[in-house]
Amino acid sequence: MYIVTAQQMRDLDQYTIEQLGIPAMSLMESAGKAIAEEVIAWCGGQQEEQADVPRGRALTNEGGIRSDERVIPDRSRQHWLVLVGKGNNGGDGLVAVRYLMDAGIAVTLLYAQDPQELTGHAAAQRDAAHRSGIAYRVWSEEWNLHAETEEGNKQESGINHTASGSKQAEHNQHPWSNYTGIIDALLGTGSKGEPREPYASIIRSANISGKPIIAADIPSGLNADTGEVAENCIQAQVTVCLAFLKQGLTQYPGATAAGEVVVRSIGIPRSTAKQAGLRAHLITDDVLRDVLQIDTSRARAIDGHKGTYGHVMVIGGSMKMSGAGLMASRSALRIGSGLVSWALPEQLMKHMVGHVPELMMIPASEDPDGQWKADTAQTIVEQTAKADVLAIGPGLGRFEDDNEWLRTLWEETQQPLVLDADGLNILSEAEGLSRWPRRQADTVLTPHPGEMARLAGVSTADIQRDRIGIARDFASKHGVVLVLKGARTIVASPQGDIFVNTTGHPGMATGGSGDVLTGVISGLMAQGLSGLQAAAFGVHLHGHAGEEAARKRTGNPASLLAGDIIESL
Ligand SMILES: NC(=O)C1=CN([C@@H]2O[C@H](COP(=O)(O)OP(=O)(O)OC[C@H]3O[C@@H](n4cnc5c(N)ncnc54)[C@H](OP(=O)(O)O)[C@@H]3O)[C@@H](O)[C@H]2O)[C@H](O)CC1
Ligand SMILES: [K+]
Repeated sequence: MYIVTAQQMRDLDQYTIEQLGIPAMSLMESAGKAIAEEVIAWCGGQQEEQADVPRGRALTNEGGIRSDERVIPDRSRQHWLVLVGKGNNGGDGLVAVRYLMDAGIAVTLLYAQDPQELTGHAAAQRDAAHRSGIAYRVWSEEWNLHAETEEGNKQESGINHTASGSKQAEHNQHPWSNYTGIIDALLGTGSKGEPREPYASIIRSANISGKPIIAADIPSGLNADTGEVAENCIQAQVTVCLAFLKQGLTQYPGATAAGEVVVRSIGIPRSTAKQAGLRAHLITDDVLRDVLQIDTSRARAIDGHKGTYGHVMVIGGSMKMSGAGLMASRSALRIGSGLVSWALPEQLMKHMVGHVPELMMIPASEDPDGQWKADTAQTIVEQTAKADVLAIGPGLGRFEDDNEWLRTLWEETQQPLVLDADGLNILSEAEGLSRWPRRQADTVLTPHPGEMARLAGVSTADIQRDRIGIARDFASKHGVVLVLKGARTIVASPQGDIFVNTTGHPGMATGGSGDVLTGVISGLMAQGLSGLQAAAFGVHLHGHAGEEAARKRTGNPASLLAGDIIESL
């Protein structure tokens, strides 16, 4: 599934209108119809849930005649308020009301501004809606709902709200209380910055009203590119995203504001995205197979042997963080590497013997405290000759002259490399990406937001503000595959590709999850996948394994341990 920025969406829109000759009005018609259909489906689903009626009765089928009239019991009780902005997002809402009315659902328009201020296609849709007899109101102070805060109470004019009962009564009599649900067609991809007044007040009141909200294209107040949310941003139950998935809906906190996201075609051919050279995708089975050309079945050759499936060498682990190296190594085995070696401090090795019998261990540092030493670099380089992929960093720790140690491995090994944890911290401190020569083999960096902040020389908040943009720029600039971890992990390639992962579970926010991912990605690379393929497939499988492991911890998914993820790979 393609992911687009607001500008890319505008370009595709323009291409469709100007080059393909599909009129803008018909795109808007399709958009509004799709929104109405999702509202109708949502109403149906809600009522079925309440009545405990099985789902799936979307189409009536009477006497062999099929119709898209939905079966919504008690449709007459539905009354939706449609919030209309002055741009084309408002135009979509104005189309939707006609279809809702036709489906027997009562609708009222609430314009943010004087409807005469609408122009172009939105103005034409306004006229059609008004001529169809749809009731409308224009925003005024009487619609303002204030949060139940001191500030809110102060702002409320002439009413004493000291008792919570009177506040509740006021809410019940308020104009918002007449409606069963709200369609947010205030602002779409054309909005810039924080919503201005009266948009901000409308958004705040819609949220406070407690009514279910279905957003047209994006929730108003969301940055369509970054996923940042304005102080006043619609909190939707469902977002009906039009034509292509907007980037900001894939990243938090935008993903929370959007609720369930439904991407609906509006007549812009999917092929236009490919022709336009768009390179951002949500990771789905189709994308893994068709875009990344991965055999997701992971079928083994009948005549394969351990040499067929590659050899990973994990370089890491220290006395204080022994488990990290062990988990990365075990994950590399579990994901199917033919062989896995673990280079670790000699003192640590005697404690690790027998933990994973399938693992080969290479004593690397003779430090009595079980730490790494810089003078091991050359020996490690020689040892790596037999490995197909290197994974450096899990549990490594920091040590004297570690910059020089990593630089030797970085420059003198020719294999693909996965760099994680303290491997990344050393790289940041040494400014290795700008000072050291670029590696020829695939190099995958797997930072969490804090490590990414150090690599990019900015704050963690800066990273989280625009994860996709930062990942894309960084991977292109430094010629690496970047895996920016966190909910909705991003994989970015040196060529500017973006892949966003949706699998995973909050329970995976636990020590060792990252080490497992390092093992998974390096293990997939050992089996012949490129750095980009392994990173995208790896984050997908890792997330699935986390979901599976959480399901098994039925009593308490928060009890999930990284080791459980390995067992579910
Ligand atoms: N191909 C498609 O996907 C189609 C999408 N459609 C829908 O159109 C919108 C995009 O429409 P557009 O008119 O470009 O923009 P908006 O409706 O989002 O809003 C633009 C108006 O809002 C004003 N504005 C901008 N920022 C703010 C703000 N922070 N606060 C208040 N108002 C704001 C702006 O006015 P200015 O005076 O500031 O210029 C604009 O008037 C897309 O999201 C889809 O829903 C089409 O219907 C079909 C094709
Ligand atoms: K909207």
